[in-house]
Amino acid sequence: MTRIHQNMEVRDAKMQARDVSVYYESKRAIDNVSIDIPNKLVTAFIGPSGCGKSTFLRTLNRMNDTIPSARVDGEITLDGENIYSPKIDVVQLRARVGMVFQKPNPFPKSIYENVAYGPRIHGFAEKKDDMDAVVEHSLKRAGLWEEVKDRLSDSGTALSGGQQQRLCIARAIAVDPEVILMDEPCSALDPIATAKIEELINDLADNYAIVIVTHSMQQAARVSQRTAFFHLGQMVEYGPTSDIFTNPLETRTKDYITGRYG
Ligand SMILES: Nc1ncnc2c1ncn2[C@@H]1O[C@H](COP(=O)(O)OP(=O)(O)OP(=O)(O)O)[C@@H](O)[C@H]1O
Repeated sequence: MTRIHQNMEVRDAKMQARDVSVYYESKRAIDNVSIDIPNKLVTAFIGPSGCGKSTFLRTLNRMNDTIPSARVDGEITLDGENIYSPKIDVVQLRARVGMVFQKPNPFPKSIYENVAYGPRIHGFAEKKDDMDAVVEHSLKRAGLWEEVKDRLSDSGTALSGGQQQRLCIARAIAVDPEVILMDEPCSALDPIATAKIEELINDLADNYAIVIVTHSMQQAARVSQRTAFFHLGQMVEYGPTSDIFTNPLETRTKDYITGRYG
């Protein structure tokens, strides 16, 4: 059973998970999780290593489909529509629910092509001028334009780690997503690059629902308005970030945030 803090402002739920369990073969990694992901806010998933945060995050855009042993039970909706329905086109879903990974993973192509690739395969921006505009807009939204505008044909992999992560964010933005999932997006970055990404997350929340997995409680406190604490595959507690950190309802949450374990 998840303890839910009551004093949450009511918000549109962009995504809803109901009774979601995830198995790897017969091992249950997520046990009956239900949560609403609000629009235009940042939701943080925290909890000790191996508690299932990434596994649950991946259910939100069906990245678990790529793991043959993984099976998802329960229901997850995006704007009320079941994303596991056979009618759903998974490529379209992953454009609507984009993902940024722990390790920046630009394609071995130019900066321009990294951003243009998604819009091209989705058939947006057929003319060169339109594509140029999408690339510029996405790089500006990701806070990278000024640093790369004079070298768009250089390889994306030649950028610094923090720039590569912003390039990956620009790539996600370019296909006009509604939700952005971030799996420990700063874990490979130094403090300055981390601060830039955190600032960017704050800006992006004006337009998207954002979900971030993080090991840093300071980061969860800085960037999110909602926090869910996971432990051993269960979502133990969910509520406004400030309440989770100052007034946790469960001993397990309190022990984790005070550094007693994890
Ligand atoms: N591809 C996989 N095959 C089998 N088991 C897996 C797989 N991925 C994760 N698991 C198991 O599922 C459980 C949850 O793992 P998951 O990576 O989701 O946790 P996490 O909370 O994100 O951990 P971390 O913070 O260390 O990244 C763990 O017991 C892990 O070993």
